[in-house]
Amino acid sequence: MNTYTLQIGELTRVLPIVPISDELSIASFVILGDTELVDAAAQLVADRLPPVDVLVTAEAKGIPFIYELSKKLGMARYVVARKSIKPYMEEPLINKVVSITTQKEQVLVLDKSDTEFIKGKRVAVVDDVISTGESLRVLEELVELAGGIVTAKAAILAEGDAAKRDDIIFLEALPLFRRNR
Ligand SMILES: O=P(O)(O)OC[C@H]1O[C@H](OP(=O)(O)OP(=O)(O)O)[C@H](O)[C@@H]1O
Ligand SMILES: Nc1ncnc2[nH]cnc12
Repeated sequence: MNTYTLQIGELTRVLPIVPISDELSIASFVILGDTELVDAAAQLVADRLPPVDVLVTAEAKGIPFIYELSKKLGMARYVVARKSIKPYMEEPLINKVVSITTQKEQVLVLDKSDTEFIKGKRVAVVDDVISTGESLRVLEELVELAGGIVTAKAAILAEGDAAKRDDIIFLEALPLFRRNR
């Protein structure tokens, strides 16, 4: 299997390169379960973030990262936009997104208690990877709809053209791989 070797701080990870379409492969970066990497990356991102009041991410792979980041920053609470509307949600705030890996429309949803928590606050929108930037854009829109002020955008990795962006904080660039057919 083709692999891509990634270095984050002192840690090295060998990522499998997997096809996601006829034209494109990605180096699969799945932080779920990798406590050591999440811990190290959260500290490095925490060191670079400007002062904010609230952290917001999207489920699923953003969750371990935001949890650890909130602990590093001494924040007692964080906000997760869900990818489906749950029956226990009150007045859900909904936006739609297509990410590079999912390739079909998904919803991102904030519960009322989260929108109330965000209102009027400085928000950092965070994720594990920013690729097309669609997930980030839709999260930003949700935060703004909730009355929050997006003050920072941060991820562990910026993939493909996202690494050229100067409006996001990230630790490392991750290439995309064109498939030879
Ligand atoms: O910049 P984009 O092209 O939007 O891609 C980045 C998004 O894709 C991944 O999530 P994914 O859709 O794989 O969902 P998951 O975290 O639920 O696995 C990743 O966690 C980001 O949220
Ligand atoms: N390289 C990658 N690995 C896993 N999920 C991703 N989402 C966007 N890019 C990704």
